[in-house]
Amino acid sequence: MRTSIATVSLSGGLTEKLTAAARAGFDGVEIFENDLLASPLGPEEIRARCADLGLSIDLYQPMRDIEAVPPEEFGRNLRRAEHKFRLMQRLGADTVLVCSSVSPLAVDDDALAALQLRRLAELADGFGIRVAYEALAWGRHVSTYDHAWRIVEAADHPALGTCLDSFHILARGSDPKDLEGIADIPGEKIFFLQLADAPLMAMDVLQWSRHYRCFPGQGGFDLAGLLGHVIRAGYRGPLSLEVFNDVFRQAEAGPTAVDALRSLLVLQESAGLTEPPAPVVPTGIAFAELTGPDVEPVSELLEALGFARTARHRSKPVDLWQQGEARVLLNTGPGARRDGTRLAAVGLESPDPAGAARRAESLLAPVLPRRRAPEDVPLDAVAAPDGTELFFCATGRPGLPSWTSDFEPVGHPAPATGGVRRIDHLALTQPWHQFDEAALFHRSVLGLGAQESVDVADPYGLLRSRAVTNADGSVRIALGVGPAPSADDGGRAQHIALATDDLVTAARRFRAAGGRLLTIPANYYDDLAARYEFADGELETLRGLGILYDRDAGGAFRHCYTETVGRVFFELVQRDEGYRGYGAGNAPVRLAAQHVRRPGR
Ligand SMILES: O=C(O)c1ccc(O)c(O)c1
Ligand SMILES: [Mg+2]
Repeated sequence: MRTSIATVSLSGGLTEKLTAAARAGFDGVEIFENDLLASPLGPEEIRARCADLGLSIDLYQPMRDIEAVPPEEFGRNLRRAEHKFRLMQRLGADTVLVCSSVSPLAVDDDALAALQLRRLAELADGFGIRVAYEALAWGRHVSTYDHAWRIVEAADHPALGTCLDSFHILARGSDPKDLEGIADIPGEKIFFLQLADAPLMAMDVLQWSRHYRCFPGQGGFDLAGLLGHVIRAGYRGPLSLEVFNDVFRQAEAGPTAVDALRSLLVLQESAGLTEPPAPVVPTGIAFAELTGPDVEPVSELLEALGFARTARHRSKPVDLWQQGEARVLLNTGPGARRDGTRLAAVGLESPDPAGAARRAESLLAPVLPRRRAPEDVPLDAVAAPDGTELFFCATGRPGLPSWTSDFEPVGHPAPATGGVRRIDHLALTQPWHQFDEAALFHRSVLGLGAQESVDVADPYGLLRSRAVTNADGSVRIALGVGPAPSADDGGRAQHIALATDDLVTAARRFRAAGGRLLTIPANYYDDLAARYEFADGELETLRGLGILYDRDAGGAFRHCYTETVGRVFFELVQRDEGYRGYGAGNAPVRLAAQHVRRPGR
């Protein structure tokens, strides 16, 4: 179906918004009146700009407080409308949105509302314009889609139809049965469909709508179900995003527009309207790649953790460090940025690397060159929204090129383990404005399942964290986002969590090898003693090593942290089979301890 986006959903001036929408690949836009009023471009210039960009102007909006008012007031409203219709003619827009009145002058009289909307439609018709009447969830007398439709039906004018807005419909929490009536509206009378999701929150609906709308798939509404009803009604107009969101208002318009279009592609797939290449769910983490100009401190850390440098890339300054199935690449090549060691790439073990890349490309993920150098094994790779490179790869599997073929052994065998077995999870800090986008990307592009988002208190702000995982937990990625950047943090750290079967032994070995574990305050252990019963001496052992402890219905979780080098640190974890979490309850203590380690805290 055609795709469209309201200019209010993107940051910047009108020109920037239009450019971003067109570049992302939208077919059209809804022009918000405020964006037009503030634009230095006249209506004809905006029209020409849209035409140049290949965008249709699908809707002009909003017109407010029109209907069910006393005659003198309605006379003034018609005069105002006529002005706007002339403007729309210059703009080349043929549909106007009228939202249900919130005016104290409006009366509860459907017959009057219908009569006045009919008069408005007659006037619009003379200009070749159609009027789409939308129920705002907080409308004074009309607040539901079916009420708005009854008035449109009663008004009975070909230039009057309804606009359905998923937010207003779903925010009222109505019984899914009530939505079935949508399919009974004649499709040609649904003039427009606006789509927005929102996180499920108990709050005033107007505030919720104006600040927290998000793109489909990023919130808690069943938009695929709603879209199904609208399609059954026979609607064939554009799918248009109308998202009022405090974060998107500030974020760069270009990436937001791509994120927005991806959400519509995923929605159409969920509603059974399209069949993009199926997701290829990764089956493990093949490697994590760290880059930095000086990887000496990380090398020391890895060595203390029991890793050995087993191989070196044939043509590039990249070392492979290994222990059990855990593999870490250290790259000092030209990609290394001066701001210190960071996690730049992740190798995802994929049953069908080429299929995974096709899926990613169909959902607008930037595809990276298959070979980084001519002599390299070809590898399918895409960039995640935060720029992390994701390699879809095979590790020594028959019939598929193995990324390990690019590496030559350096003579140190991988240690016979007893310590680290594999990578338990990766914690990837997202840019502050890309949290919802990142979750949708990892779910839709990689086919991972998203867990609930949790809030974690940091001494200097609140962090949100949301894990995406495959079914058996062999791929776990904790997506996190902190407060807006401040001068002191330079982007929060990312970390690699390493799974061990015996954390106490692993932690002791790390210390004996000269590694330093993060110090956890005594108060934490006093609290643990109050919350859980431990075997004799265990709590003292945890306290002595700085090991944190958590438990859920599935079992226990023990974990401890190394110091941070550059923007990266390691976590050692011992996870009972059934434990699903990441120790989020302990994160405030860990974050505070990490701040203490910085000078001056
Ligand atoms: O919040 C509003 O006022 C508003 C305006 C126009 C819309 O289409 C809408 O859904 C909400
Ligand atoms: Mg709307």
